[in-house]
Amino acid sequence: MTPKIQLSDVHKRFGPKVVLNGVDLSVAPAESMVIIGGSGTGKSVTIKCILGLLRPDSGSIKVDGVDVAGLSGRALAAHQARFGMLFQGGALFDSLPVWRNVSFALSGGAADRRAAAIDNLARVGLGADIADLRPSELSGGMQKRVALARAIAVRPEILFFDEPTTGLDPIMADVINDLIRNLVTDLKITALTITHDMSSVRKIADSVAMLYEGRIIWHGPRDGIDSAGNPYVDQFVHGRAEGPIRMQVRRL
Ligand SMILES: Nc1ncnc2c1ncn2[C@@H]1O[C@H](COP(=O)(O)OP(=O)(O)OP(=O)(O)O)[C@@H](O)[C@H]1O
Repeated sequence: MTPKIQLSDVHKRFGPKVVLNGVDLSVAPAESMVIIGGSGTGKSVTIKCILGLLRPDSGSIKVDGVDVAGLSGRALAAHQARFGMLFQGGALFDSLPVWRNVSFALSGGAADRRAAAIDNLARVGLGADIADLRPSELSGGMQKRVALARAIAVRPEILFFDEPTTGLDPIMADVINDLIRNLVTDLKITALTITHDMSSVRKIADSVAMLYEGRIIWHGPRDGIDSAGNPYVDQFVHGRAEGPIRMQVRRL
């Protein structure tokens, strides 16, 4: 089966700083993969390269077997339209009511777009009663659901989740993790999630890849993370200060 997303030996540097140093990654259609790794290891850069927002220095990135590097203009816009994104902060427009946020990328008349918004709100467990509220009138967890409704409204083939549970209490985080898992399964979307939150990994992932020093140093099924036999994965999964991963901490 052709992978939905395939990165082969991807390199990317900014000036002297090498961020990606030979990333290999393969995501199957309808698979939910979670990329873990410390701050600044290049998780966002990887996703921006897949989206075609950043161009790798070398290596190839293919989506459905088509090289992203060769795309420009309309073809690149069509490529980017296949993705839905859930950003860390939700990135809702507070000047617009909820329903306009959810239907932002949809075409058609206002009545149809409002109906589509309400349908997508229902998929994330929200009622039509909040459709006319402003995002600032909602709790953080509800805002996250609205952002999720917006991300799925365009029925993307691939969804990116960037730290989907940041800023949520553990119970709301669990609700969002469940929602993501169910949406991805029901809508058969390929999902790529970046997170530091191990409870998200355990809920959302089919498979996990760990990025460290510009490379994927471990890749395996979700249930393999506890017995990865890799000291880097072990340290990250258990959140230990001691281990092969060294944090740069400036002492005062
Ligand atoms: N446009 C850019 N220009 C220069 N450096 C950049 C640019 N984008 C990213 N970087 C650098 O690349 C490195 C990786 O950044 P990236 O945002 O991918 O990290 P991350 O793994 O997503 O981190 P976090 O978990 O903290 O969000 C960082 O050192 C960052 O400063």
